[in-house]
Amino acid sequence: MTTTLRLGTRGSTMALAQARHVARGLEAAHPGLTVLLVPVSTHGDRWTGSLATAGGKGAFTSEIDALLQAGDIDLAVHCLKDIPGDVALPEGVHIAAYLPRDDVRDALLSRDGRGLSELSRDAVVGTSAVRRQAQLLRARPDLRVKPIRGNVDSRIARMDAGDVDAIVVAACGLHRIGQAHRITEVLPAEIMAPATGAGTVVVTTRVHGEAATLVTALDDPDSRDPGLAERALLRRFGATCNSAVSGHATLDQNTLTLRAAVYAPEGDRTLHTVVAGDRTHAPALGRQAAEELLALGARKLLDPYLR
Ligand SMILES: NCc1[nH]cc(CCC(=O)O)c1CC(=O)O
Repeated sequence: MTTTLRLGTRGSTMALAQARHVARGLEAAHPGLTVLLVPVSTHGDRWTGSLATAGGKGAFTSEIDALLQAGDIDLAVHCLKDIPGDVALPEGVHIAAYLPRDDVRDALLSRDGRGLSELSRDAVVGTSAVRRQAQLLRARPDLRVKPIRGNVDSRIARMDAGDVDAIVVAACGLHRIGQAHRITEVLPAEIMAPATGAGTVVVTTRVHGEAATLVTALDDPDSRDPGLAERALLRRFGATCNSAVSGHATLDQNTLTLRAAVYAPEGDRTLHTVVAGDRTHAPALGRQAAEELLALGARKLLDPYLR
């Protein structure tokens, strides 16, 4: 085989690490294949304002998937977590592979090495994710949460510079960029339930064509089925980047269990549900969990105008 595929990637340390990992995996699976990394700068990367005004979470992924649709690149690598539940992939583009799932948990990094329960009263924790804010305040109502944006490297730099006392970021993201040694405490999912799609890297391609076929070599059904359940949950809510929703599906042989919750931003109200069923019904289980949360009043917590 003497095929060359163009992989479009953002320039952040994490995006590049994920892109290289996928390129190496594909080249190992298909001898003779060359994967070229094509740097792409997105509107979301250049925007320094709030994520909500930049077009939400999808600002990073949808521009790259548009290049895929136009034929400018052949594949793209995303964090499943960054693909919003309310925006479908562009026509003719699909997720061709779900990579084996990494650690789904969030990690606390603190300046003085204290864990969540030991942080001093009124300590300032940097995060822009309402899901993280709500759960931090639920565990420690005395803490103050300060919005912090930018890639993970720059958030660590801002903590080191004293802007905040601690930050909460994805544990797997720190591993991918070689910063796992900075972790003070990996937060248990019972304290900080993960985002839908956390820890899962996916590869998008055009639906038809050589790239779609070659990329299936990287697909892991044990990652795909939980991913499908979690995405269906988020999509039913029409959730946006600023939604305080967690969803985490696990497999025990063919049984898929999905734990999901919706939080009030101040951490003073939480709605939970757990659903389980056969893994072949993953999307239906995601929708069922969403329906149960909506029946409990989730819409009121999710919509700032109803709260
Ligand atoms: N929104 C940025 C983002 N998107 C995915 C991850 C982590 C990696 C993953 O879960 O696959 C991160 C960083 C973070 O949340 O700390």
